[in-house]
Amino acid sequence: MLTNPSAKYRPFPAVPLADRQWPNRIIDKPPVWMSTDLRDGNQALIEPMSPEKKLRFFEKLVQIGVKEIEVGFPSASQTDFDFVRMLVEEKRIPDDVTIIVLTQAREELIRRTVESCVGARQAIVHVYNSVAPVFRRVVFGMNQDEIVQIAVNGTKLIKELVAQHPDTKWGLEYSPESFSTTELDFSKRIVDAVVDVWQPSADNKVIVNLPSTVEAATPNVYADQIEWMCRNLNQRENLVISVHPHNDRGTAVAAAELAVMAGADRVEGCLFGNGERTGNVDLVTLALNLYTQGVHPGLDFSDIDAVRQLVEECNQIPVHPRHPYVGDLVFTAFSGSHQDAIKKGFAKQQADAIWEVPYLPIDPADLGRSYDAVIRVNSQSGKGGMAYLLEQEYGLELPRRLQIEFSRVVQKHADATGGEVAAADIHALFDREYFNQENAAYRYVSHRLVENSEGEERVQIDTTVQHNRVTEPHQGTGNGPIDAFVNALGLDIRLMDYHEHSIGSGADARAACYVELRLANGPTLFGAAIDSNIVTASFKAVLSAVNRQLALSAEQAPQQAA
Ligand SMILES: CC(=O)SCCNC(=O)CCNC(=O)[C@H](O)C(C)(C)COP(=O)(O)OP(=O)(O)OC[C@H]1O[C@@H](n2cnc3c(N)ncnc32)[C@H](O)[C@@H]1OP(=O)(O)O
Ligand SMILES: CC(C)C(=O)C(=O)O
Repeated sequence: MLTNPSAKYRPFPAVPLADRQWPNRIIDKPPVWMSTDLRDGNQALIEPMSPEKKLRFFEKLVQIGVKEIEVGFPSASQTDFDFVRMLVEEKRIPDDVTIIVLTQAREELIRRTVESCVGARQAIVHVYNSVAPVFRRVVFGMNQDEIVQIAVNGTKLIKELVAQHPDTKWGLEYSPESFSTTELDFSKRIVDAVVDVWQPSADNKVIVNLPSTVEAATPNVYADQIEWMCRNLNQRENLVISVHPHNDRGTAVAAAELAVMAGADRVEGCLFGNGERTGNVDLVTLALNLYTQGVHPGLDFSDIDAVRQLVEECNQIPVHPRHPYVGDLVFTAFSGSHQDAIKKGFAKQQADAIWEVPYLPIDPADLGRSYDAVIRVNSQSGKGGMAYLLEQEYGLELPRRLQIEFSRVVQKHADATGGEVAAADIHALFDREYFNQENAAYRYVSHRLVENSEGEERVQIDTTVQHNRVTEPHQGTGNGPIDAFVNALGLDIRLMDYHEHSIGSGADARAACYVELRLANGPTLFGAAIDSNIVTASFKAVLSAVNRQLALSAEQAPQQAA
């Protein structure tokens, strides 16, 4: 019998907060960032990090500018304990960085946790217990009062133990684990009880971390929950409200952003979203989202590829090619209209102006990424993409109608090969089609412009060309060198358009010429050539176009005969 699996689940109730304020707010400053890569991230790895990897990760976090780093769960293993001791004893923690250590609210674990930090300049003991109904019922078998007692007793013990080590500036972080699936009034009750024990002040605030341990609702619900807590908790002025979103529904970034709008001061997460199950919220995406709103996140991702490389090595999990801001393909456009818009955007973008390149939410250069991969060509691409690559890589600025003409050549090749067409392939196609034509009927050999007699307006030319491998001298006159050359050839040529530009500068500069012409009753076609002499380049371009016309007629002749 068919059953309906969705009947196993129930809808998440809305939060009764009719006058919610967060939807009208914008984020105009970054939250405090807390990296839990070395704890929540590490505990979710198939193979937890070695101390050496943990240290490299820690140093990278410091370099990025993260000031609060959760370095482990010291009571869980000797490795974690030793790692914290190493950081402390080898004085590897910069003065402006605070380490955080996580513990369950259990006496032995708390003792060991505090012990791990002794001697640190500053440290935050992060204690948690799960508070949601299913945990109370299934995991702990306790009622609300007993659950509150676990948190209160744990906090009392931490307070007592840290008092024995006054050389360290101690802080407390309390997490009612599974907060987002807990009744709000019970979360308030347990947090108030912990805060009451700790007795924070404006100078020594308690961090109240409100996790969505398992993301279970839409991000607006989480924002409502955070706003509700911010409004209802006692001593709000002495609390740092922190959020710790997981990504089970794929909306952790949105949840964190809305939570900050709702009043959260601090966000815990991992680089590129590592962490339990679908991961913790991705701190990189959050930070760079801020960047794109004109708010500096206070973190340095100016060499994002180096950060990714380190994270991939330490986590042994690859970052997805479509991962926001960092994935291999996220600044790449294959499709024609995107390429066209990006190319136009780059051309208009001024160095210091507001970033307005279509389809690129951020300047890849700000992340240390090059523009090389922005445009890549395959069968989905149009003229803009291949024109961009020819310009960027080879300095060729094709006129618009030539772009259209040549894109058919590229398209044919892309359809035939089915894969990507690299810039070098495009250039090879262009070279074969326009510059070094196989079996060309005409080839330029030389020319001499005859000195004008004074007052004479027409130009005279003596030129030599090869026609079907036979060297032929020609003479002609015209109202300019190209006209004279065309007349000298004695062919029925009508010049339609002409473009030129230089490639490079100084002694190495060369001229690129593009000529559009019609031969007899044929279609208008382009020719192109490059030469160190601009006049020579233009003559070669004329012959390039003529050769293409002749090749086309030869190709069409048998078809017409048939
Ligand atoms: C949402 C999070 O990510 S929280 C962090 C999770 N991280 C980890 O679990 C990794 C580190 N933890 C560990 O390595 C181990 O759990 C240890 C070493 C800390 C403890 O090991 P053990 O004592 O052998 O086992 P375990 O964690 O299963 O203990 C469960 C007991 O602790 C109790 N408990 C669980 N969490 C808490 C808590 N936060 N506070 C108080 N008691 C707790 C449980 O009710 C259970 O009690 P019971 O034995 O009376 O039924
Ligand atoms: C310990 C807490 C903050 C946690 O990791 C979670 O709830 O996911």
